[in-house]
Amino acid sequence: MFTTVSDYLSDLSFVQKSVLSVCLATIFTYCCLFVHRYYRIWKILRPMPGPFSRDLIGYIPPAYNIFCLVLQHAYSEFLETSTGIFQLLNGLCIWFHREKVFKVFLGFQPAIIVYSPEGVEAVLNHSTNLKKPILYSLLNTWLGAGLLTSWGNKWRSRRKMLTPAFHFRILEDFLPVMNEQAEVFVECLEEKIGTDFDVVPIITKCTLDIICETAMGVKVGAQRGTESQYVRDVYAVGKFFLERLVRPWLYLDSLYLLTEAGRVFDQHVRGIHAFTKGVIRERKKQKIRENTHGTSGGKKRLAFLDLLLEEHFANPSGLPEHDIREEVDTFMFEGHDTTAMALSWTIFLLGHHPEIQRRCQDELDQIFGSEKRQPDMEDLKNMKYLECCIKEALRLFPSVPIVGREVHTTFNLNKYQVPEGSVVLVFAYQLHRNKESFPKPEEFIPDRFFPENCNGRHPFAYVPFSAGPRNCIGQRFALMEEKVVLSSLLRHYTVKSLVGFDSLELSAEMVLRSRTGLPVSISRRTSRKS
Ligand code: HEM
Repeated sequence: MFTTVSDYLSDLSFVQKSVLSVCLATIFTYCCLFVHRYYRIWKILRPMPGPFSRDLIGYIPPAYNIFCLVLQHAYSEFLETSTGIFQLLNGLCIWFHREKVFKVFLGFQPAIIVYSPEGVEAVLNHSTNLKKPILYSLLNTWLGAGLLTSWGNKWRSRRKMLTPAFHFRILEDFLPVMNEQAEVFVECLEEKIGTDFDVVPIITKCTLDIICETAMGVKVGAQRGTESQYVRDVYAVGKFFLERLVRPWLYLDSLYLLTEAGRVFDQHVRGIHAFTKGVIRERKKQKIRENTHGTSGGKKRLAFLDLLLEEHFANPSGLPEHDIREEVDTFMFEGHDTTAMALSWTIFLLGHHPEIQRRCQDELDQIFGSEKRQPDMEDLKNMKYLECCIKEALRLFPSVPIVGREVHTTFNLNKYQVPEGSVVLVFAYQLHRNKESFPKPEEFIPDRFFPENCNGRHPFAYVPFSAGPRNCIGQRFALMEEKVVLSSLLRHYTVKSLVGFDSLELSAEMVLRSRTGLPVSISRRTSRKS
């Protein structure tokens, strides 16, 4: 072999040899830099606890854990569901519960898991470590660089521009859409009386109808079963995203798009983009017509898109059409699955606690009596106990259980240094189960969210919407939507959950789900106070 290589080299011209030397030198330099960087990070992180950071004995518990998990779930199932990964993460959290911070190495990527209020504050309140980890780039094909995935100056200016769109007065304009869709939801449930059904897909259609109409001003009829190709594309893209999430070898876009799955995914993304672009163009034309003729043709329902178009007219290069699409797609993505799971978990928990559900219904009876009217903003404000139930459900089952940040500036976390180049993951699911912040953490106790019972709680002990500069811009919208849908449901029906906590198989996908769904049954409410 050596003769062949040396023969080959001696056949090369001087230029070819020079090019080859430069290439090899570059690869070697990159390898040295990589090893040096990795060693530097590893050295800084050495004092931090972690499963593989001790002497040989320290390897035994995690190795045993992984061995058991692999035995429990066949590898393909393990990948399919990500339930195993979630279990493993929770197991590690219990192991390191004293410090509530530990490191793991995901391949060559050091990741630090944090779940103490002080640690979470240091991460989420950081003013420069605001970039999302590489995993979010899997969404780039669909969302581009919208508010969720962008960073730096683009994110800063976009966040400033979009914040007024979630102002209380603007949200009020979305109430009729939410009320109308909540009514459709209640009507659709009529045929479910006397049956056992999974509440998640039904709720998801409801939140999809709401977000499509509030974000783009378009009715897609997901609940009525007349769903458009757009809705089918959104579902498909979500499914493909999940499959890819647990297959790191498909993370590179250029590779993924070469696979059969990647090509189908791409077709669906194109379908979504074509639809969103079409809606934007149509709405833009309509607005230009209205502005030219000075008429709005009667009061039209407002959509986020209208607010973005106003900004586009005022400053076309600051917010071009392409960027409007990114933001509309981002709202569609962030605004339906998260709220659907938050609603589903609240229903599941109420269905397990008849006395708490009864208290919510009493509160609603006090607000509405026997009137059939839809809730207004004042009514929503008065649903104080229901709000506590929603918050408590988000504590136990946060729709987004993990929030990540890429570290660009080395910073201190408790007594440890977190080096530039690592990734920090805030694990809200375990943070919310901290005994000091929430006594009897596994129990559903909505009263703990009455303002007088929150006094003295660490401000970062509860972060279902994240916190700090990159918190959820849509949280008020989400809370309002949850109150509208849940109050409609509880005014008409009583819910019973059909699976126990012990049989839940949680999986942290894009949102926190139960692998086997959340089966419930409903009965019509008969007596209401007047
Ligand atoms: C219960 C429902 C919701 C929950 C639990 C939730 C939770 C979150 C969380 C934890 C983040 C931070 C993500 C991260 O840093 O990786 C986030 C960001 C975001 N959310 Fe929500 N969300 C909800 C509903 C909504 C709705 C309804 C909308 C829009 C209509 C929305 C729009 C956004 C956007 C645009 C971001 C990115 C903000 C930024 O990076 O500046 N969310 N959400």
